[in-house]
Amino acid sequence: MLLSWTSSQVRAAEEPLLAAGVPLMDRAAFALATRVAGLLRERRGRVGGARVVLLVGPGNNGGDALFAGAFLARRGAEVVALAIDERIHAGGAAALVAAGGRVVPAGRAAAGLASGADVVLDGLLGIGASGGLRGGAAELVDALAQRGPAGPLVVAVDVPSGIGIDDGEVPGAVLPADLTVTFGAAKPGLLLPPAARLAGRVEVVDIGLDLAGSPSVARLDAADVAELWPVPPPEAHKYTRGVLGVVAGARRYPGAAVLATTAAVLTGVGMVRYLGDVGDLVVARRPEVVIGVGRVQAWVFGPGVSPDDASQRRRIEHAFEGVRERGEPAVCDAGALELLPDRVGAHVVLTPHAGELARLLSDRGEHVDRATVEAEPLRWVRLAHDLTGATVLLKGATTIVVGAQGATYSQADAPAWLATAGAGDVLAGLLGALLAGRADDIHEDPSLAAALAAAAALVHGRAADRANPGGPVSARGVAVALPETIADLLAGA
Ligand SMILES: NC(=O)C1=CN([C@@H]2O[C@H](COP(=O)(O)OP(=O)(O)OC[C@H]3O[C@@H](n4cnc5c(N)ncnc54)[C@H](O)[C@@H]3O)[C@@H](O)[C@H]2O)[C@@H](O)CC1
Ligand SMILES: Nc1ncnc2c1ncn2[C@@H]1O[C@H](COP(=O)(O)OP(=O)(O)O)[C@@H](O)[C@H]1O
Ligand SMILES: [K+]
Repeated sequence: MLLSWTSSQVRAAEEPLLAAGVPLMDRAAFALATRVAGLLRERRGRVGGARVVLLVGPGNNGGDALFAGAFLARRGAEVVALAIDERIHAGGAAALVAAGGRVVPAGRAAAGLASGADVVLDGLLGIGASGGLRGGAAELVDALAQRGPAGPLVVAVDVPSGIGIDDGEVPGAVLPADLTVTFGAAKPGLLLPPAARLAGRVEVVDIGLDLAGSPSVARLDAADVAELWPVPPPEAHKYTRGVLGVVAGARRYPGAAVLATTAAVLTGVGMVRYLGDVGDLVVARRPEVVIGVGRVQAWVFGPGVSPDDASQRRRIEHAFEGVRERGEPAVCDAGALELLPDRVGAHVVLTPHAGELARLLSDRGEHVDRATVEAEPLRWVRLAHDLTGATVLLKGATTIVVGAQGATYSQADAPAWLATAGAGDVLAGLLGALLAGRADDIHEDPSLAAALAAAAALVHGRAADRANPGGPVSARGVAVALPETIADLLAGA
């Protein structure tokens, strides 16, 4: 699991170490220099003679870049520091000069100098940033961005300068990095869109911080998902494994019912019951599915259901009573989002895309549109959780989940090929099966619903990759790839 910590949490962890004289900056700069030297060797065989440009801001982030530059200069690199501000880290500047590097004010020629380098270290701003880059730093980054893609490698020092460290916002110009070397712990902005895509590969360097309190945003990996998975014990029978009720599809959108039930069956669940008007079609495609009402452990509501569909609407409203009275976990997707009661518990997982989340919030008096949600997704997902009480999973290139007790996840496991009609129906069925399999545990600890939602996003993305690595996928193809994807995860492959 990759955990991230806010800037104030990181600062609090640094404080006692700094007071005790622990050389945190030396550790950070040495690790940074080692990574950069590795990149230079990969790219050009050796460090000696490499042209390294440091973009140096006024704080300790610039200090890290300067000390790393000094290490590289001692290894024979030609290092130039472009100082954006009159204030720069004095010790770092002295170390660089003593190692044979140069410090120059970033003037008109700065962008040209930087774009001719083998590698640029972005040490303009770190966790001390307030708002986006301003003044000379913003102008330099803009000028560099205009020079096109075939430029130097960019390594961000701690974070790409100018991103929202704690919320992943991108308020202004940011130099996209190939690699971010981050110190002590990942920061939330490195995991959250829209900033996350500017960070490139993220490497966390251990500088000995002891982080307290809950992490801000987590990212599950395959081993975490394997641990969460409801693997049937030897004595299992279909009812102990969980029964999932699916209210999906309509004469107008029959495919959603087929996709959601198919995904649920292939994810592995004791039984799938289908409620709706296209049962014949569902059974023709998925003979395992049982038609009609009966006891269930969890629900999927909404794929392919339009809010004006009176019969499906009645079924969902009725099923929501069980969700309220008996605490059955539920996935509330697509058309069912408009039928959500005012307040529910975190055992209900909403799965909107950005447009649906904007509508859900607007219906509750927060007038936002899709673009606003996409610019600050964590903020709006948190608000939707606060307003409804539900666990909220926002679909997109990066999937964000917020649930009970502040549980927050960001998953980026899917190829863009997954952005195809019906993929959301597959996610709903997959997540429903997981909720059914762990319904009792969710009852005990509703924050588990958020972890399972994140796990579903990971499996969904991996199944898309497996369905056709590097190429287009259909939603049905993603569902069909689920059993082998899950088996591989459980085997630790
Ligand atoms: N405290 C330490 O000893 C350590 C700090 N580390 C590094 O230090 C960084 C944090 O250093 P600082 O706290 O000095 O903060 P920064 O280096 O992020 O810089 C903050 C300074 O930049 C200016 N500033 C803030 N927002 C600005 C904006 N939008 N545009 C232009 N200027 C702006 C302010 O004057 C502020 O003094 C970390 O990100 C990390 O790279 C690491 O070396 C680990 C140890
Ligand atoms: N650019 C992208 N990269 C990766 N996955 C994406 C991207 N865009 C969307 N997705 C995923 O594809 C799925 C699309 O779901 P959704 O929008 O509900 O489609 P539908 O309603 O047609 O089923 C979601 O799981 C979403 O996270
Ligand atoms: K930086």
